[in-house]
Amino acid sequence: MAKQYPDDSTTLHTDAYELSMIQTYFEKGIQDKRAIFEVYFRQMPFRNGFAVFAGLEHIIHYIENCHFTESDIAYLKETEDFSPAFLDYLANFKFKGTIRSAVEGELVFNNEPMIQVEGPLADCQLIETAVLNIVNYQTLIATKAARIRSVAGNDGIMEFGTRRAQEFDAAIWGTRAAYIGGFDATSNVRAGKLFGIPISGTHAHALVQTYGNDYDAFKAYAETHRDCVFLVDTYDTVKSGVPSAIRVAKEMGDKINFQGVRIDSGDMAYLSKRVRELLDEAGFTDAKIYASNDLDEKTIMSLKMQNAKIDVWGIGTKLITAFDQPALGAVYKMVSIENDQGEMQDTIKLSNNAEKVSTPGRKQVWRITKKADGKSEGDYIALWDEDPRQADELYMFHPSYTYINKTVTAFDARPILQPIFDEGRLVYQQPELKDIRDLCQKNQESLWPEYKRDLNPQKYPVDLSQNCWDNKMALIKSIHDYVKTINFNE
Ligand SMILES: Nc1ncnc2c1ncn2[C@@H]1O[C@H](COP(=O)(O)OP(=O)(O)OP(=O)(O)O)[C@@H](O)[C@H]1O
Ligand SMILES: O=P(O)(O)OC[C@H]1O[C@H](OP(=O)(O)OP(=O)(O)O)[C@H](O)[C@@H]1O
Ligand SMILES: O=C(O)c1cccnc1
Repeated sequence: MAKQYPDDSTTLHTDAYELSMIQTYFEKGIQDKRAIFEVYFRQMPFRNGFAVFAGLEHIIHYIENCHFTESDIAYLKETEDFSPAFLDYLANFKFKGTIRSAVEGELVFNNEPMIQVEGPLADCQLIETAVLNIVNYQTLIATKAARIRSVAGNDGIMEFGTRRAQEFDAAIWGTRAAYIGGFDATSNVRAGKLFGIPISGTHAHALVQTYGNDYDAFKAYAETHRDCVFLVDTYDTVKSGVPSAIRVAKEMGDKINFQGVRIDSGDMAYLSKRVRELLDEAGFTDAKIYASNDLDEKTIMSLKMQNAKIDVWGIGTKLITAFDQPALGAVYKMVSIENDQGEMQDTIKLSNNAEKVSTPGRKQVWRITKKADGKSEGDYIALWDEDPRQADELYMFHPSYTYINKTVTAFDARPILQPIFDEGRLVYQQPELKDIRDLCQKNQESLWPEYKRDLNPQKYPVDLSQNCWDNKMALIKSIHDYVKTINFNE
């Protein structure tokens, strides 16, 4: 049996190749060369018009604990892949990088940096895997949640996904991301404890099965709780479930707060209308109808079009597993590296696939809004030393189809990447989770409705500054020129 180690660190939550590369940097004495990496994704998730950035809280936890424990080093030694000197270096390692990032709840778009990591090459390389792991998942779920919020309008939406999530961490961080994206509550009690997300829930079919009939089950529940939502579809929603709920609510009167009933199967348009009639006829016009069962933004939209009388939606599987797009595909690319003369030199990754060509140089993303109405004109990716706030007008052009362009005047420019760590020191104070959620809603107000519709939204402009574009083209040309000179047969 393999030797057992305590699970006392997340620093080895990285791909082996990161450590292999760092060993090379270390043995060659270049581990402290300055480097800059940026994180971005290439395609909008769910074909949505915007994505909601989430994951920073977990990244902060991870970075603050980014050092190797004795058991990490003992394990690495056992693999026999690493030299003793390198293991000594790792034993004394502490993350010293500078991280700038979009804040949680910020709207982000494809092909723009949402995180920038600058610092010693080894430090930047080590954290690639964990940073991507965190951000890829949480940004995906926050975006899915925002889509669901947009179709649900002001209805209540509750996160029910823990049982279907890809294991513990996904349930916990996923429900936090869902809350950021606009969910009201979670059924996961631990997430309530850890993050202060409101917890909420009804009861399962097992309660009714335990008593063998709806009435006895609801009565028992009502005698042991104040707030009551009865699940009415265990046997027959219209003939037994709802009449039993009404009878219990009448018998208990003010002793309970009869909040409503939940439907979890069947034709929810038809059933919700019938249930509404029954509740209203009995005088329970304030009682709400909850629905669950494989819901997502598409079924919710369809049910709304059918005038389903549903007030609160419980959503699990399709949210927490990002059912229709299980990966965001964010990448971590080097954009600048110190050369042998000690100067920073921008670097690029070329590809035959135009989409995979990286944009070199340390950059800032500026959100450009019109002063008059606060609405977004697009994002403007500029080199770090450029400041569009100094300009009176801004020439914005599509980075591939450059004939699509516009000149923007009377604008505000807001930098998206904010300082989080400065040379290993945390300099950012996370807002309250509730405020992050509010910020996410507020950010969406700056987008025109065309970018927010669920189906086939307009593509939001993400443009490069002239300098950034020129820098990219010059680097592409210099690499092409270099490749032409290569001749291994000489
Ligand atoms: N009127 C409706 N319009 C569109 N979709 C609906 C409507 N009513 C229910 N649905 C959805 O159709 C799907 C029905 O799935 P399924 O057939 O598995 O449910 P069920 O048989 O009623 O319940 P279960 O199998 O969970 O007991 C669910 O995703 C549900 O949310
Ligand atoms: O459908 P989701 O969006 O994933 O929401 C969570 C589901 O979890 C519960 O079902 P349960 O595990 O009892 O199984 P069920 O499908 O038989 O109702 C609940 O009744 C929901 O249907
Ligand atoms: O509280 C509920 O109704 C609930 C919780 C988790 C999953 N399904 C339903």
